[in-house]
Amino acid sequence: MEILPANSRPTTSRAMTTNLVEEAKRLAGIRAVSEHFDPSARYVGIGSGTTIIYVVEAIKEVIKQRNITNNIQFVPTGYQSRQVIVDAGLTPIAFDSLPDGVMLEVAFDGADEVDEELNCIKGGGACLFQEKLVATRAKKFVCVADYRKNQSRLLTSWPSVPIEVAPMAARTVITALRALGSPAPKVRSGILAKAGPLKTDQDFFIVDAPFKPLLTASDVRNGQDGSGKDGVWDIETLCQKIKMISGVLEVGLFVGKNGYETQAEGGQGGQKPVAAYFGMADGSVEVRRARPGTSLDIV
Ligand SMILES: O=C[C@H](O)[C@H](O)[C@H](O)COP(=O)(O)O
Repeated sequence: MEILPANSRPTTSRAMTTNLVEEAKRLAGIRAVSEHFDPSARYVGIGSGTTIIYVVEAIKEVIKQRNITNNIQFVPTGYQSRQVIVDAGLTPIAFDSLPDGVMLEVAFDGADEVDEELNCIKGGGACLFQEKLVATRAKKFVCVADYRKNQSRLLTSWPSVPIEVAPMAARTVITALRALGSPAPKVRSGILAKAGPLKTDQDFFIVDAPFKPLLTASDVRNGQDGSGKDGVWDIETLCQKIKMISGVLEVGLFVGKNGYETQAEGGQGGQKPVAAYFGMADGSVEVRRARPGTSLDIV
């Protein structure tokens, strides 16, 4: 009789969950690309993380199938993102090499959590500063994720807000975050804790700051208090407060307006996606879209 190791069952079910999640990401990537990638685009933004790999695969497939002469330049959001672009045989261009005034046609990126108003938490993989630069330089930011990221409020399942900080300011930033009600903000360590804190593409640290689940704009309109009383914040207020702390480079909350809204007002890109594609465990893809030109309506 074969004797299975004590951990064989959890390992098997863990492997099955991993497959489900990977397949969910892949299907979401294909759908997002089919609806938002225009092969005649000049510049396209590519985010960071594991999901974006499927997006780039899908882009590559579209280019191959339509036999298109590929003149597109892809703007990465960090080292890993650039490698994904290069490995796919696509052409990267640095963000600061973009001609002045030029907007990206679209920026695709993942997220750690997305709420029902399309606010996002990003930075779980330590990339958020360049991601925000690229998202706000795009006519539209399109988010691609799996079903675990789809929540009605941020900080429901994802535990903390990633914040990129100057190393020498980390301790004072942590003190300021505690004063905002974060119970245990921490500098994120690298894989080998003894090697010290993880470093971002900017050579900065990430501080992960837990807070209570964040109120949306509609919660505030409906009378809920997001001013930080009893540690309850609404997303925009918390994001502004954290951004004002000296030593903070950027906050992993993508809030405010999306590209449709900013352009309707004569501006450029926005932090929020115009749509989020969630690959579901049953193989379907759920899409949450902002209606072009409107502010908070989600279709
Ligand atoms: O820091 C990393 C980025 O914000 C990622 O886009 C985010 O963490 C989602 O990554 P993944 O696609 O691996 O879930």
